[in-house]
Amino acid sequence: MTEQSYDVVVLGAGSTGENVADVVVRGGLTAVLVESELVGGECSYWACMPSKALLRGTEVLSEARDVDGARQAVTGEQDVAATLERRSSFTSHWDDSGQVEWVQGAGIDLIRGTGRLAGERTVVVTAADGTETRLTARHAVAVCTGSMSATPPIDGLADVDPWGPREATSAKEAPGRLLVLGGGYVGCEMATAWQALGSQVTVLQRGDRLLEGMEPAAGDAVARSLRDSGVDVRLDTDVTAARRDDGEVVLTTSGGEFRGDEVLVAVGRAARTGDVGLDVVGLEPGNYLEVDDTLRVDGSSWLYGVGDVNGRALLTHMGKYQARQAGAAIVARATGEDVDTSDWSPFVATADRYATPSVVFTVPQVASVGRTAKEADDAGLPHRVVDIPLEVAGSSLFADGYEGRAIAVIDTDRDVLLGLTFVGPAVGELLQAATIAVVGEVPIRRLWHAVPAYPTVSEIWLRLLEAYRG
Ligand SMILES: Cc1cc2nc3c(=O)[nH]c(=O)nc-3n(C[C@H](O)[C@H](O)[C@H](O)COP(=O)(O)OP(=O)(O)OC[C@H]3O[C@@H](n4cnc5c(N)ncnc54)[C@H](O)[C@@H]3O)c2cc1C
Ligand SMILES: NC(=O)c1ccc[n+]([C@@H]2O[C@H](COP(=O)([O-])OP(=O)(O)OC[C@H]3O[C@@H](n4cnc5c(N)ncnc54)[C@H](O)[C@@H]3O)[C@@H](O)[C@H]2O)c1
Repeated sequence: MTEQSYDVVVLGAGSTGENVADVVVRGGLTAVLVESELVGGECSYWACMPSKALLRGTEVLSEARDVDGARQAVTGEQDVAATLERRSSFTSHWDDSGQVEWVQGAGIDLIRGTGRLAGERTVVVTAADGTETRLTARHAVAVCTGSMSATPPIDGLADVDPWGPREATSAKEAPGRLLVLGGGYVGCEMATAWQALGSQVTVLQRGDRLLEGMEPAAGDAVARSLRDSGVDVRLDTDVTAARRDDGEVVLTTSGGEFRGDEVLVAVGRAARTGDVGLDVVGLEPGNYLEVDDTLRVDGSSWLYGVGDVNGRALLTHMGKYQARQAGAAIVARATGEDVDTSDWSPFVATADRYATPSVVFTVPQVASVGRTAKEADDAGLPHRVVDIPLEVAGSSLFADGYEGRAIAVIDTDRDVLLGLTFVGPAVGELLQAATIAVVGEVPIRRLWHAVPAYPTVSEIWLRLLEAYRG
């Protein structure tokens, strides 16, 4: 067995692992990335990039059709083959050589194979040909192995060869009828995309609304728009069994039987920690890693869990943020610097808890940051909710009959914004201003001086503040 040592060993070269390695190398340490599949991870090949490339054409067409004068120019249909080809180009045709080149250029070593913890600060990598390399970390091992699609315990589901998000984002053609199990981020985005690309989509959601966990207006608006586009949205539907019948997928549910050509399972994620040797260090395989705000595993001085693998915020930008914070903490600890662990210090991922931004790329989009009204209630925070239609001069110019909502949750004691949700066309671009207001805890009385330019959709900020003042 070959033996090598580095300051930092990073398990998993997804967007999170790449950033941990980059930050520690920039901080003067040596680092190796261990990757069993494609360098770049889910986001580049089977998640954010291909899904957003699939959705973008649909969004552009919808925006054009909503503007009289432009609408008349949209005389054809979306070109499915061109859309799929553009999607594939965004994944570099599932070829990671561009990212490998970046890793090398950044001064990071790369070992391909499956890495498993084999003791304190030790990882053994098994390559595809069975050869093994023992890696010793002088300072830290960062587990950045991500998450995988969760499988619900439904009779026969595994035997129908269901799609997961990987198949839904990399499919080479639209299935005739697509059943979608789960009405969360993946279910709503993929239902939007494949319905527009020619499938007849049915969404089967267990709960009473889509996008549960967000402000209720978000799921309601997305359900309305999916139905308008021809998607059959079934709420409160429990799937109890699955089978293939003459090639068709048949799902038995509390609301009757549903038939399709494929079924996409999108009911959430599970930690990808089943095969990384957690038992060797006294942790339970398969669980999300429990970490402190510096992303260090509770009770360990050298083991970190960064990105999806800790279950704190399953989003690419949050994994990369955690990577920057954890990387800084690893470098500081390696060089004997003090690590300030108070909220918002350079070494902690406080935003995970109070200010996670996300955009659901449906039509309309849902953009949110911070706490929902329910989360503020649950946390016992004194607050008021301002919930108004997104109707300003900017939005009426943006699209004829623009429909949207803005929901602000304001801390009435501290006079700051706790959270904000926008629902409407293109609202993703409004989100960073809200994130800055939440993270910066900008007092509402000062936000009053942040005057939105006329006529932009951002004028909604002024309407929200006016409604709050009463
Ligand atoms: C369909 C879909 C769409 C999404 N869209 C968005 C979006 O628009 N915006 C957004 O912010 N987020 C989105 N997400 C979430 C986003 O994809 C994840 O949050 C992000 O990819 C997590 O990055 P990560 O590096 O932590 O994990 P991953 O990207 O999963 O990387 C982990 C890496 O570790 C490797 N690995 C695992 N085990 C081992 C081992 N034992 N040895 C060596 N290597 C190993 C894996 O092969 C993988 O490359 C989406 C998710 C899905 C499913
Ligand atoms: N645009 C983005 O940023 C984006 C896009 C896709 C995914 N993601 C990330 O990936 C994560 C995973 O997405 P997801 O959609 O798989 O999970 P999710 O948690 O967003 O939604 C899963 C949904 O499935 C439902 N469900 C659970 N079990 C079910 C069952 N047996 N039958 C029917 N419905 C069931 C749940 O009620 C929930 O509404 C998201 O939480 C998000 O962090 C982000």
